[in-house]
Amino acid sequence: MEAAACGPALQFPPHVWSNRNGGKQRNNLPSRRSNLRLVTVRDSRRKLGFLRQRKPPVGLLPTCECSQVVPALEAGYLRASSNGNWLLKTKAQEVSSCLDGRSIFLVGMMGSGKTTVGKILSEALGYTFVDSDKYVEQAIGQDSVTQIFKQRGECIFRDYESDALRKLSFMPQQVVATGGGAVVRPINWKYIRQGVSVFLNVPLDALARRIAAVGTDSRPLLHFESGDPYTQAFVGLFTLSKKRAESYASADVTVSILDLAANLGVEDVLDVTPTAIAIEALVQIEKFLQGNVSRRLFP
Ligand SMILES: Nc1ncnc2c1ncn2[C@@H]1O[C@H](COP(=O)(O)OP(=O)(O)OP(=O)(O)O)[C@@H](O)[C@H]1O
Ligand SMILES: O=C(O)C1=C[C@@H](O)[C@@H](O)[C@H](O)C1
Repeated sequence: MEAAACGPALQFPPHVWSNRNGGKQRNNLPSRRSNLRLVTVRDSRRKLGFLRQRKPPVGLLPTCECSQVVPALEAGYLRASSNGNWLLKTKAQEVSSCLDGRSIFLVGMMGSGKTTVGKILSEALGYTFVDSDKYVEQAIGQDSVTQIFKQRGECIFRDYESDALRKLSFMPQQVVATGGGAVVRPINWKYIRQGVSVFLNVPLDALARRIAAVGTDSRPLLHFESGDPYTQAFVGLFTLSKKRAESYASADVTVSILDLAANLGVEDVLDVTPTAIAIEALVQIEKFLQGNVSRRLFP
């Protein structure tokens, strides 16, 4: 059954999304043409359909109240709203009932924003935020992942990481930022699948730029002897992503920051704000859950 049929796409004002490009023109109400570019769900039905409330097919949504935002959308209220946090909170309230206590596991390459977006999501949902890297640091009793890699080796780190995910998988109402490489061990998916998994898909060039800006010292798998920080980061990320692409793609939900930027008319993907990404994640989680009501883990 198509989940998209039962929930509206949430529409956002441009200044909610953009870090740098939210200039004068974007702070006005968007033109009709630019409105269409802002829609977050990319399918052929989105053009005008998102403004209309659709009735869910009978039996598809026994528990979720997923259409409460629609009257506000129809009134044009959301388009005029300048408050990204308000949108986030509103969407989080809706998605809460669909989530029914299930945790969210964010997966993605290092630097993709799992921690940043995870904190925002957890606050909006009233969930606890857990950074799995920090969890491992505490479990091992060392200050940083870099130190653990140096002194104990990657294999020990991965063992602790699996143990962390196993323990976290028993706990409801958490947003977990997993380590970038957590997806590689199949056993970890058993744990991650106890909640809803969300892949933050950020283009490698953007990741490399972001990581190069702070240096690769804190990223043991990207720290090489030669090359400028951007090249080190890009080459390392490229190699890792080839091995991981398939695993990331098996997440329940993918948030493509490239698509999001394109839909919003934001030129540089790095200018899409964490709040915008969090809202988009909620929209996609809601769609996923609407199609998977039988997979309830916390009845
Ligand atoms: N949408 C965003 N806009 C601006 N800066 C961002 C955004 N997302 C992340 N950042 C910045 O990028 C850096 C990396 O982000 P973050 O730590 O959230 O990534 P991560 O996926 O948790 O990385 P890791 O797996 O290595 O822990 C941080 O400095 C953060 O402030
Ligand atoms: O992508 C990876 O393999 C890693 C990402 C970080 O979150 C840390 O878990 C560690 O640096 C390894």
